[in-house]
Amino acid sequence: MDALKSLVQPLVGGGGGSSMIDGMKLVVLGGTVETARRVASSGWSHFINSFFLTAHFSEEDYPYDWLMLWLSRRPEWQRSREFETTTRTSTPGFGTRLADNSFGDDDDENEDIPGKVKTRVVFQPTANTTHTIYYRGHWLRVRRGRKNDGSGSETLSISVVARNNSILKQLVLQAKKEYEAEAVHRIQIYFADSHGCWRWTDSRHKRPMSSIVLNPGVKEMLLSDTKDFLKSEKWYADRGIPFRRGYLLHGVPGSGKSSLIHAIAGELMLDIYVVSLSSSWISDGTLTTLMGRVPARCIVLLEDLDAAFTRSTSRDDESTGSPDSSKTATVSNEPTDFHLRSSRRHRTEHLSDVNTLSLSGLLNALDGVAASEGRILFATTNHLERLDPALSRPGRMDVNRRRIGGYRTANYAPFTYHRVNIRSVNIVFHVLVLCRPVDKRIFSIFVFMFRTSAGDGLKNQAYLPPSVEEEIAAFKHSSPPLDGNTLSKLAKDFADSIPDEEFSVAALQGYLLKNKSRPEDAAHNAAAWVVSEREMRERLKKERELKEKQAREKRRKELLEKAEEKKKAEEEASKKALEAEKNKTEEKAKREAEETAAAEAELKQLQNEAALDTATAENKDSDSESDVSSSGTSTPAEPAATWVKIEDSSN
Ligand SMILES: Nc1ncnc2c1ncn2[C@@H]1O[C@H](COP(=O)(O)OP(=O)(O)OP(=O)(O)O)[C@@H](O)[C@H]1O
Repeated sequence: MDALKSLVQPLVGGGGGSSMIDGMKLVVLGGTVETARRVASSGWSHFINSFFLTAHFSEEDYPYDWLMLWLSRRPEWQRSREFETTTRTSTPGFGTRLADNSFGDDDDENEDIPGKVKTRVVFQPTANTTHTIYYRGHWLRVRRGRKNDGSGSETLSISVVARNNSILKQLVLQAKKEYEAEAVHRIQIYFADSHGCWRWTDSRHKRPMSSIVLNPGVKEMLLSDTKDFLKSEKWYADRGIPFRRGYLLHGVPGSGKSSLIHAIAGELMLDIYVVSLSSSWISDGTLTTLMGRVPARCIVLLEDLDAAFTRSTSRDDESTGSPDSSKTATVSNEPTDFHLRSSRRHRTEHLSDVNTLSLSGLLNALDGVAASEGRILFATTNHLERLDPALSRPGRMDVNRRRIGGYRTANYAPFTYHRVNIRSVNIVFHVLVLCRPVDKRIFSIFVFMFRTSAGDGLKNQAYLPPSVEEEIAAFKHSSPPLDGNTLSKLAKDFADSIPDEEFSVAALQGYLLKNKSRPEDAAHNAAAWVVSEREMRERLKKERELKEKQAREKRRKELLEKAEEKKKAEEEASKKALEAEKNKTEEKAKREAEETAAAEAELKQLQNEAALDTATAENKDSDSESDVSSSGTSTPAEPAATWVKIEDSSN
């Protein structure tokens, strides 16, 4: 300090410098403190960087969803002092379920109104704030942020002081387990978008397999086949066979194709990835991209497979398919409450020309190099007859059909089982044909509709949400409980009244739903319903036929009118052509006459001139002769007489 004093003294001079020295002291002290703070801070950062492990999770990836659900259950997360609110649950796993920290107006009397949507609010800590959460003896620093790459998508960063990353692994695994436990009763449904990406669309309760009414053995066969496939990855790998399996479901609208896939997905705990081949934007490239992006274990559902084959007829000379002029989608008026295909309701009835999917493109997308392995492919079609010619084209595929099970009895319609081998690209489709129900299936449909709980009457191995059942039972207009005998008697009456193979399951369900509080009426009025349905069908058929007839008549008239107009136009044209020809001939004749007249006139003139020349020459000769004979005497009247003479001869 003395040294500093001696240094400053000469500059400030005298005793007045003491306050200056104090100021300088303060500056030096402040600088030292600030430097120390910065050193400490950078040291701390260095310490953090060298000891903290940080994991980043992007919104686009599954672990983000797992961790967000896990975090939503942590009290520290819920106690955040800076938060934002949302009523939306955008992450797939949440589905219709909200996070645990959601709240709503539980005293709201209107909340009990059936069908009223209950809106609940969720608190979420704001982005860019750091939260400390205690987990298994470690303090985790959790931070929500956004990517700077312009996409604006969210990221989650979790840092922890640890020697290795095992604690983070444990955390992710636990979050995954909790998430899966949450999702175990649900299946996730993804739809393809026009950019070749899969978009999460919905999360549905699993559908019990027992709720699907098919001929005996079909469900069991399909289920055991798919289970067996999922277990046989090594078997496929050892033989070098692509680990893929495909099923083609065919049946009239409302025969249960989508419902069966939904139930199978629930049984196998697989998510469903849906792409409709009749979408206007679908092309070879988009489908290949989509197929390359499905996860290893899932169900891929190709809707309207026939669209690709039918389309290929007109687009791809190489491929075949039965030509079909009516490219309109089939519209069913039957109930569609369990449908997987929410987007399909918006499907265009007329296929757009923008769709450029070809058969070869489809085959390559399904089994090309880029196609993913391990997926179960389901394709549906309402028009197997449109596929067959394309599939059975020599050199492309072999279609082997065989009936399985020998269910062809008086009461059971058969179901067929086709194997479709595509030699060139090694695709195998197992084709299941879902028929309209007969006798026992009709019985089961009734029992399933009016039984009192999910377990009654039928074995139910899949999860059925109890709350829904209880809610249904509690409803005023649901049916009163029936004892087993009454139920089976009513079901038998119902089955006896319904003719085999005439109505789809969806149609029967629709009828039963209308009578869901009156099982007796449903059973006893079934015969009358069949008659009214037939009458309605007959009436619709007649109306359709009349419409078609009118359309044909209209078309015939249009064609006749067109032909008439064409004929008239042709007549008009030929008349005009004739007139033009006549005019042309007349003009030509006139022109020729004029030319002839002109030529004659010219000739006359030339003759006159020649005559004049001759006369002039003769006069000259006679003049010279008279000059010689009469020595200069002449008669002036003679030349004039000569002129008159010439004129006369010309006339
Ligand atoms: N075999 C079945 N078992 C149980 N329910 C069925 C069956 N068939 C149809 N349904 C019911 O009928 C409705 C329509 O069924 P679904 O959508 O599965 O038919 P689909 O064959 O896929 O029809 P589309 O060809 O129009 O897609 C659903 O509500 C479903 O519950």
